[in-house]
Amino acid sequence: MLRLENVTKLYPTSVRPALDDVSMDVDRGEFVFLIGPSGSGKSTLLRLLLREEAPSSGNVFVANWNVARLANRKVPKLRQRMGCVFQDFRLLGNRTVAENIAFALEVTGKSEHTIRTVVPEMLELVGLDGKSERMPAELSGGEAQRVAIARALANRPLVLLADEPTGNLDPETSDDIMLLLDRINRAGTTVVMATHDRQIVDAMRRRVVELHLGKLARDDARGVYGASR
Ligand SMILES: Nc1ncnc2c1ncn2[C@@H]1O[C@H](COP(=O)(O)OP(=O)(O)OP(=O)(O)O)[C@@H](O)[C@H]1O
Repeated sequence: MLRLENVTKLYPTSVRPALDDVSMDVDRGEFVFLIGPSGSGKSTLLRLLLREEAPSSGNVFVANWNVARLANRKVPKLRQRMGCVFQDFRLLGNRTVAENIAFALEVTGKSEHTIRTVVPEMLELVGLDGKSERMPAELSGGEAQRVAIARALANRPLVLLADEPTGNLDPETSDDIMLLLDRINRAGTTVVMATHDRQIVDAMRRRVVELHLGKLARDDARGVYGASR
């Protein structure tokens, strides 16, 4: 589903590569934690998958797309099939919860009928039915992240990329979000999640890919945050 082949990324302004000869595969349906110290290349890896950046060398594949070689006009199609959530939620502040989710469907050209059907389905999935008319400013952090997850899933993505999705949440709320991501994964969506949260990684016991100074330092099938024992 996702494949990096000997990927190196050197930003024009930096002296060492943000990613250095990284190869990895992610199968359909996997849940992968991407860990490593600040600056180790986690966000860069996610940005390469989205074609927000191009690798300096190596290949990036998402499903059947050769991402690095993809024509610019095809990039929106790729991104439509990738769901993204971030630490800071990135909701549209002047739209309601329902409108935030609907927006993701509008930009991919879905019909009014589909939007009317899918928005309530997504709200129910993330446990926010009843809050559809709230504005983002009226939501707790956990609720805002649920809306972001609902929006990310609305177009049935091939993979959900999550960059520190619990970074702004207290431990209890983080656990709730992880239960939700776990449920979404068990229902079939591939999840790749960059995180610094040791407790979460240790509790979930899923695949752990660790980066260090841009190099792949560890890839454990059912890993913990610290070095494997
Ligand atoms: N746009 C950019 N231009 C130049 N250098 C960059 C750029 N983005 C990231 N870098 C550098 O690339 C390296 C990897 O950064 P990246 O953001 O991928 O790390 P990260 O593991 O996601 O860190 P964090 O956990 O702090 O988010 C760092 O040395 C960073 O300074």
